[in-house]
Amino acid sequence: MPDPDSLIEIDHVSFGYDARRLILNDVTLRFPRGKVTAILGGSGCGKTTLLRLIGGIAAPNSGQVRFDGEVVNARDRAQLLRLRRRMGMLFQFGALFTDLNVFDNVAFPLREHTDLPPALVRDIVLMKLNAVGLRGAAPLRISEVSGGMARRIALARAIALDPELIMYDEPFAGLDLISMGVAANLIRKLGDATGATSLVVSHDIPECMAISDHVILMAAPGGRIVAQGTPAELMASTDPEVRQFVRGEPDGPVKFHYAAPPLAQDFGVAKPGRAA
Ligand SMILES: Nc1ncnc2c1ncn2[C@@H]1O[C@H](COP(=O)(O)OP(=O)(O)OP(=O)(O)O)[C@@H](O)[C@H]1O
Repeated sequence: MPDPDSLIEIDHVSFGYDARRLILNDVTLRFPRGKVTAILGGSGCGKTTLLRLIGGIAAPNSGQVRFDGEVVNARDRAQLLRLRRRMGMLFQFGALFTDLNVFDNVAFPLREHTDLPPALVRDIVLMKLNAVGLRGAAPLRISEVSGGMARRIALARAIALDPELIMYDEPFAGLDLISMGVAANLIRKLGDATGATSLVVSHDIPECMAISDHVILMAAPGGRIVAQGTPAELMASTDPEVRQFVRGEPDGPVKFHYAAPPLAQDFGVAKPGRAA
């Protein structure tokens, strides 16, 4: 049954890039409408994969991904085009077009997907650039902008068509502390101003805790949901796995080492008293 309070519903989704390993194993999640949800979890636990399934870039092996009650079908090109117009995706390496200036980068989706007259395109582009604080940068070439600015321009482009869902993959990666704070505030502000549902995949826990309404903590294998709740609930959790993660403690149930054969075996070191 579709849940009207959730824009995105993940229902018993299993997915693997190959048959040998499931990245997501029977994952069920809800992303509340109009809220900022942070998806946290160790490297490789399947956070980006989850965003790819929502965007229809990959299809689940089993289970359903629903967007506004509609099952996302990665094989239905027409549906994907229609649904993607309602989604803004800001992927980590979502490159800007370097042969276009800032203005034309933001105008690109409007020119591509709408028949709006040039004067209206201009107003929308300047409005979106204004929302990310870069209206004055409209005439600049992409080679003239900093990494943090490029990120904001990509965001202005992602929101050009007024998406109902904005997905951010690692929006703070590689930013200095000030740019990180600016980016975090921007995510919150845009969500509030547009009413869009925001999903943020990130390793930057303090930023996520500061701007999210809802936090989901995932872990490998299988994209297991360790915990979810408000930032305050997660911060107050007494579960050792949650505590280790949200406090960034080096020791705890989450192991530093990826599963490996014993050291002695890999380095050919014989135990005393045994033949090599
Ligand atoms: N295109 C791909 N083909 C094969 N395996 C992939 C592909 N993309 C990701 N994987 C594997 O799937 C697993 C989950 O990757 P994913 O990028 O979803 O994790 P993540 O939680 O976003 O990690 P990180 O925080 O490091 O970005 C990883 O083990 C990764 O190596």
